[in-house]
Amino acid sequence: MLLSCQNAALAYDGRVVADGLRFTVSAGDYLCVLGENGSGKTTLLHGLLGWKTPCTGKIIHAAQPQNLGIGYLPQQTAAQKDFPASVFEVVLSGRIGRLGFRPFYAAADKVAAQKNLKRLGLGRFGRQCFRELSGGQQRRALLARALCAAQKLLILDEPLAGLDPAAVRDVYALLQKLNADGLTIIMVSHDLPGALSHATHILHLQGRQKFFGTVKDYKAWRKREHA
Ligand SMILES: Nc1ncnc2c1ncn2[C@@H]1O[C@H](COP(=O)(O)OP(=O)(O)OP(=O)(O)O)[C@@H](O)[C@H]1O
Repeated sequence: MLLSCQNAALAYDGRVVADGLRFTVSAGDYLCVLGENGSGKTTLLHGLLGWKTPCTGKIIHAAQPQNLGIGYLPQQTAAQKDFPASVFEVVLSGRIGRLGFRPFYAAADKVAAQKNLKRLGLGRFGRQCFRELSGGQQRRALLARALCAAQKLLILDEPLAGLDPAAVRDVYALLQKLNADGLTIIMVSHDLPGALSHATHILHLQGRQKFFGTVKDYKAWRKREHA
């Protein structure tokens, strides 16, 4: 078990926005979180990252969240778009959590940043200023940054937003490979067909947990729901 929600609810100022959360994520899982706008997906991710404490129930982590080796790609915000640093520096900053008491990045950190830049098809953009990239290129650079941080768990909030179809295919292929190599993935997505063909588990939210289980069981549940 990497993390587990035990009848947890998350709220803002006493207003519950995600309720009845009961699910477990194990090492090697690929969980897609589905649900319409405002259904509590991003709030849940903040709970899983240990940034938001449940108002009832518990979210249990296998270790302190900061020691779990989590790479996180947030939903895009306007502030991220104007980051005044090179693409390489942005990606390299994903290694900050591994510096410990070291004051500088080591050669291994730089090699990892370059490798992840290449993985996302941005090998030749390293020296360019991050804010000069297109929206889709920025998204890929931030995914490369999250990969630099991810040792055990990758948490992605709508990683496909703003990507062209070829980039979407590439990201799915990359996630599939990383997952096959043992990385656990939790990903918020609005791409139902993509989730059904790539994930191992689905969590469906609608202000509360509507479904959690395997993709096969989710398909059967949807059939019943829409019958
Ligand atoms: N910081 C906040 N303070 C107060 N309410 C918030 C805050 N963040 C989100 N909410 C509210 O919580 C609810 C769930 O929001 P959340 O961002 O988790 O939804 P989501 O499923 O990720 O939506 P989307 O698909 O649009 O990104 C919404 O009603 C939203 O208005």
